[in-house]
Amino acid sequence: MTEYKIALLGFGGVNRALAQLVAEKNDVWAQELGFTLKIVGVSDIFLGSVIGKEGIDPKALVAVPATKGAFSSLDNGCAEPANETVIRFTGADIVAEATFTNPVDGEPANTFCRWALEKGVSVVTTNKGPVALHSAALKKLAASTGAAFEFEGAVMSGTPVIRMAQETLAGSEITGFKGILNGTSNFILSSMQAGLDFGSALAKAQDLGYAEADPTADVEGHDVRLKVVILANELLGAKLTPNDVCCEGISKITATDVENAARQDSRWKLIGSAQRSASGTVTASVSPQLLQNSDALAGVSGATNAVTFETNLLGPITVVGAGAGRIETAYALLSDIISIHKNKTKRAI
Ligand SMILES: NC(=O)c1ccc[n+]([C@@H]2O[C@H](COP(=O)([O-])OP(=O)(O)OC[C@H]3O[C@@H](n4cnc5c(N)ncnc54)[C@H](O)[C@@H]3O)[C@@H](O)[C@H]2O)c1
Ligand SMILES: N[C@@H](CCO)C(=O)O
Repeated sequence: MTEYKIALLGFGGVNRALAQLVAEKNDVWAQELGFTLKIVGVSDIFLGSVIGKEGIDPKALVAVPATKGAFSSLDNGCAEPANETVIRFTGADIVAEATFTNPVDGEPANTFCRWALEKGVSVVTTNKGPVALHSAALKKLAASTGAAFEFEGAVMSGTPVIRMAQETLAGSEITGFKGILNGTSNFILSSMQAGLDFGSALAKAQDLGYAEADPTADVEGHDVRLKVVILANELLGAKLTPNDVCCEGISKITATDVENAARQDSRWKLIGSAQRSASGTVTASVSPQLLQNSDALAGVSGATNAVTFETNLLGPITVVGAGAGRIETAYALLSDIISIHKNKTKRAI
């Protein structure tokens, strides 16, 4: 039985949910997936750090309160973060990076990924910063050390989008996409349709673990802009940066706008899209759009997201599923580890 030693960078909603899955599902994974996970280190700027090369009890981790320095209550725990030690010196095979998304330069998560990949330690991440801004360099580094760099959760949480398009739509030529790619803003718009005010809907989305640490990224469209860059670069062969994508969010949409839309049999949705022209140029944008209720994307509500890929051989292909959520995103990390395991098993044959 294969056992992967994993180190967790950041212990907020997503990595805490991954620890919960490890606590509950390791036995099932052993049978169904052919591997188990052992957590050997965790570091978080707020909670501190804990190292246990023989394995840290995931149930004890999940029970740690979200209070400053709380890891100091665990065996071998302390109130200070130890990011570099946890990444480089715990003997981890895989680092699960889930610290905050920095849309400007992707740091410090980009450095965390580099520390791991330089040592040949694979990285699975849900962090959009390093993927949108440094994916090419990180993939090159990973290839040079035989490590993997996987990031399914960067777009639509655990809903299979990136790998699905790369693997199962290979050869069908994707020429563009259009989608609802932010759980928080879609949750807010759906809640406003149901009569809730903007502020209360946002507070609820934060409570449910959908929103970014700074929710401005959700409501001003910056989060979708990163996702559009990721999808365009990964699937359309573009080399976009966030500055190439015009971006407007939902913060100016009022209750009156939502009511007026309903009277016109329509709904406001925050849409991210990109298109590759015949000459190969890729153009992309993020903006609120008024969709007729008959439009397939209009019916996608709450934190559910959807993306339609335009393909040459199959026409439009739409994927609908969770766009955010703690467990849903932790599943993305698991799906990345499954992919690493499958590739490793294939190489061994
Ligand atoms: N929650 C979701 O639905 C979701 C979905 C997809 C992607 N993501 C992305 O996954 C990542 C994690 O999301 P989350 O919901 O767990 O966020 P979170 O804010 O709950 O947790 C992030 C954790 O990282 C820690 N952290 C921040 N900076 C750090 C640093 N320099 N060193 C060590 N720890 C640091 C914070 O203390 C916090 O505990 C984010 O990048 C987010 O954009 C989240
Ligand atoms: N804050 C993001 C998390 C998923 O990337 C959202 O609401 O979609």
